Amino acid sequence: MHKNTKLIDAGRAKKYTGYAVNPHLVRASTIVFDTFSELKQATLQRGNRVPFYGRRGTDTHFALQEAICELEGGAGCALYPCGAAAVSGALLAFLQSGDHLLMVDSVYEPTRALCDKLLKGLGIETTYYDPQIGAGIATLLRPNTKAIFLESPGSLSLEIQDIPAICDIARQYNIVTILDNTWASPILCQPFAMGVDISIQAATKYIVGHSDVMLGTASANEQHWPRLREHSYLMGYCASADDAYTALRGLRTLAVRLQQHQQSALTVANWLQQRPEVETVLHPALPTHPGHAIFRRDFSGSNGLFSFVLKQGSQQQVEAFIEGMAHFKMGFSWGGFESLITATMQLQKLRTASRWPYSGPLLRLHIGLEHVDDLLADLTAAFERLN
Ligand SMILES: Cc1ncc(COP(=O)(O)O)c(CNNC(=O)CNC(=O)c2ccccc2[N+](=O)[O-])c1O
Repeated sequence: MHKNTKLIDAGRAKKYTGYAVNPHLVRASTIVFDTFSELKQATLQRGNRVPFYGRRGTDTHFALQEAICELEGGAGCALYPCGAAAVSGALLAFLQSGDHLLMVDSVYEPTRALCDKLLKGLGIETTYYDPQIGAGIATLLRPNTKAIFLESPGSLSLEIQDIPAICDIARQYNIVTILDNTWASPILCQPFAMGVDISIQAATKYIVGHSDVMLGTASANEQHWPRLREHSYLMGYCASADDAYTALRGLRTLAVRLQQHQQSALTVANWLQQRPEVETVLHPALPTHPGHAIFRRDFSGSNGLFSFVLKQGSQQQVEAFIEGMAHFKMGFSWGGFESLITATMQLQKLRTASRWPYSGPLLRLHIGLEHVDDLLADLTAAFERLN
């Protein structure tokens, strides 16, 4: 079945929809039972998407969990209140005091802060690694290395990692691989087919697709699902039925939204490459991207998120570039229908294990569903403000 059809069918088993098209919206804390036999059966099956107590989920949550598993290829999916909680939940499920974590240097900044502040305080040591390291990660392994975290492409600098190469090394040493797969959404790559053990989605982004829900998912393969499920339950992680329902709704249009995001983003990326003010455009679907060959091997498409680097620009010039925008608004997220822009003046300061080769300001764009001509006109006027 084509992935676009899977997006329409996933999570819509009749047990969840009844006579309706969409899964029921079941809000519940207490689940009630008529007989001890029912109570016993639900207790035995409470971790297997059988209604038992609100914290374990209702049919609405189960429908979303089944859908994410079907789309990414996981054996089980846990829900979290946001993507950052899915990241912390997945890491803490597989790490304990005295363990060593390998973390990609291009990781989403709050994940870096989690490692440097919270995990460090728990006695978990983090070593950051170059996103381009590939199989060379073997040189960084220690006897107490228990997890390797990947984020590909990096959500700010867009480096592509050789996920299969790193997973092959990890498997030889029984090290858990955890991929923040938010950029790809559940359909632009197959994390478990590439050898990943845990796949994370900030559903806040493209899955929901309308910038109005905070939600995270972490999915695991058969081997690691029992531990992830147990940890997320013991930590009390859960999400609202309303947010699960909204994420299910988002899945139905994900493919057509991504198609439009991709098309407009490539138009803008190619246009930016012609601008004399631009040093480089960081979009993995461009042949000039250093990770383009791996991108073509591992991904089936791209989305609206990419960055570009200016040859030069002061803080004041960058502020003038951005503040006059009609459509690109500053906002700390992406994956919705709207266009966004963020600026990072010195990316090198966010890196500790790899040299960032550019000195100019990095501007990250999320290309929304506005007509691309209006977005190009917005950017044209912005470059005029820059000069
Ligand atoms: C890959 C990835 N993984 C997890 C999360 C967290 O999801 P949540 O927002 O649902 O908790 C996110 C959330 N993303 N949010 C952003 O990218 C917002 N942008 C920034 O934080 C930002 C903006 C400008 C400069 C630097 C950064 N930065 O990411 O460090 C993510 O991108």
